[in-house]
Amino acid sequence: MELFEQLANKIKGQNKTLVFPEGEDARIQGAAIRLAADGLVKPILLGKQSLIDATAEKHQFDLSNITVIDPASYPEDKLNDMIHELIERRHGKTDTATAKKWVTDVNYFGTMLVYMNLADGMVSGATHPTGDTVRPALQIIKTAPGSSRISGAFVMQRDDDRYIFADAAINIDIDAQTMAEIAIQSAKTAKVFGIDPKVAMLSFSTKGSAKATQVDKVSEATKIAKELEPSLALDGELQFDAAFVPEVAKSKAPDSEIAGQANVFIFPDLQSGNIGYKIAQRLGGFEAVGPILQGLAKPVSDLSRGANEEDVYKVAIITAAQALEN
Ligand SMILES: CC(C)(COP(=O)(O)OP(=O)(O)OC[C@H]1O[C@@H](n2cnc3c(N)ncnc32)[C@H](O)[C@@H]1OP(=O)(O)O)[C@@H](O)C(=O)NCCC(=O)NCCS
Ligand SMILES: CC(=O)OP(=O)(O)O
Repeated sequence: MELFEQLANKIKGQNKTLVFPEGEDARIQGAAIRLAADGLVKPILLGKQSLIDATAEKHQFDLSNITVIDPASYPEDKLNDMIHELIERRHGKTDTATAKKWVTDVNYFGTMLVYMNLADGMVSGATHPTGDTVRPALQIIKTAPGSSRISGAFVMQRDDDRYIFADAAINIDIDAQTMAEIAIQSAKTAKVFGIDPKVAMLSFSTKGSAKATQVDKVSEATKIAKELEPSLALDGELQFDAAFVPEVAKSKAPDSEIAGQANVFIFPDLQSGNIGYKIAQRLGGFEAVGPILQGLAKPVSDLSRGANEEDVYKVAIITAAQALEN
């Protein structure tokens, strides 16, 4: 059975509620209507009512079965509760004036609905850049027990090929400890998507072929990850060809357990991770699903602004499946 069919079967009828802060966008409305009609998710669209209506009219969408909340006309008592909860959660880091301003932003408003258990998850980022989409979740929802960092993975799919790329979305410059944690989080994500993880810690060097502090970081991250999770099939530092191509692996890393067969690729920084996934997507013809945020206490998903309606639909299915695990 196809991956998304499996996930869809899992969430069908579970009535997980997802909030979509970009409810004025046609891609979001189209996906929300399909998710509701397929019985997969109960969507909540946020936005200015008149703009939501204008989009629906233009695309002849019927939103009669979809909950719409215009934060500007949210009942005053509920808004005051939200502001109060937000200030409490921030433990002195956010004053009343800032909290009042934040809740006028759809991403903060949506994140608060999730934090207050009024929604099970959130999908945003079709029109907002990643920082604006995920910052409220980092500040309010925070990490799950056992995770010290949140990171972003992509499932890269083409025909029967399926790989995980991480971190391609969140942590700009990582140290060895963070890279090791991302590797372990990504191996868990791989299992959710039916991938038996073989993790490559990527570099421009294979097993000491180049000398540089950047290479030392990846080799140190490999050591830490092996100590943290000795049973995980993981190796580094490896160049992508050594990690992926069996013939190259034989000459560059003959003793490696995973070289030539890796399916989870951990990048040494966000420049390489984000560039790498977009090259595979745009030149290699892979479908890029994500970024899937790893390590958050409750599911919040970011979209690429290049996402289409189908991408929104699929990311929502993943988010609802994550909500089932909570
Ligand atoms: C994610 C990002 C926005 C966070 O940046 P920021 O808002 O400047 O982060 P700050 O350091 O001010 O931290 C804000 C809060 O988030 C938390 N935080 C930041 N990064 C975190 C992470 N990776 N994991 C967990 N918490 C994190 C901080 O601890 C802080 O919490 P606090 O306010 O309770 O103290 C930033 O790292 C970023 O822009 N990343 C790149 C995103 C991007 O453009 N990706 C490419 C397209 S997908
Ligand atoms: C994940 C990502 O790169 O997002 P965007 O294309 O919106 O910057």
